[in-house]
Amino acid sequence: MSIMTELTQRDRVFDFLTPTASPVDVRHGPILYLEDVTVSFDGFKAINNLNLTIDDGELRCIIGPNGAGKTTMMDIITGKTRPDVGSVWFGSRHNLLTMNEPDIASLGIGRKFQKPTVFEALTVFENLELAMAADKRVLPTLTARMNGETKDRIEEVLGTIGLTELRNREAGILSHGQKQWLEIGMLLMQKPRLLLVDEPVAGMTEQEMERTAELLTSLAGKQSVVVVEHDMGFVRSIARTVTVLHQGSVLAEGSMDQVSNDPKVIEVYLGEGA
Ligand SMILES: Nc1ncnc2c1ncn2[C@@H]1O[C@H](COP(=O)(O)OP(=O)(O)OP(=O)(O)O)[C@@H](O)[C@H]1O
Repeated sequence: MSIMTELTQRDRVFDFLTPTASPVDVRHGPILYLEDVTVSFDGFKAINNLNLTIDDGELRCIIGPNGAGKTTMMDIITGKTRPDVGSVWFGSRHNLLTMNEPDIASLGIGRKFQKPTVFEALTVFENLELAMAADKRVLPTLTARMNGETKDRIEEVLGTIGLTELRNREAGILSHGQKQWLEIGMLLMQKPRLLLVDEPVAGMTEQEMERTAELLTSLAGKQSVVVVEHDMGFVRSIARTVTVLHQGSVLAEGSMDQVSNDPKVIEVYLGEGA
């Protein structure tokens, strides 16, 4: 085999770049599995015997009043917070409670925080390029072929997030909504299996909210998406299955109509004046 042929067989030549973790196995069950998870802060149970499963490719909305444990739940999945007891599995192979934050991220769990953190002085394109370079599994500039792959991926993501026309503009001039989409795009560059998205539409205009709904629903299927959101109109527009958290546990789960007609849910929301 010629050196050139070998060089273009990335998997063979760059074995050291191949993720060390085995692939996520969802053949026999969900992509994310939390069982009997509890975490206390100074004796207060922020998460209390939580059970939650997310299927591969699912779009799940998580709602719940302030302090219900939504952020803490995301922190547990990403390895930022360790539960006192319980199990957290990614597919059937990866016990997330034995892994640190970077390893969990490199398994393909991406998290979008509420505030956008794009690099304002760089262009939209450069932000996406940087997100690719940040992926330790890919060493950029190795071959022209890899650069081509990166470019193709950036083009694809630009299309997905609707920013193709703004590719050469500095991220700093983007609207709030466009920055949020760019940051979602930066996560997509690394082809995540599961995206955790925290309050994506806070501060957005109606039109931006509609486009965000289209974006998130278009992502589902290709990856699993978990959206934590307070805006009920938005949740209704994207919801398939909705999980209601309350006092660190699942209070109700089902379609938006099912949960919003559930007397327990009505009581919790009316109880806080919502
Ligand atoms: N590090 C911590 N130390 C002490 N208490 C904490 C800590 N993190 C969270 N809590 C408490 O745990 C509870 C759950 O908080 P969490 O932020 O997960 O709720 P949430 O559902 O995300 O709320 P919100 O909708 O307001 O963001 C709250 O009562 C909070 O004060």
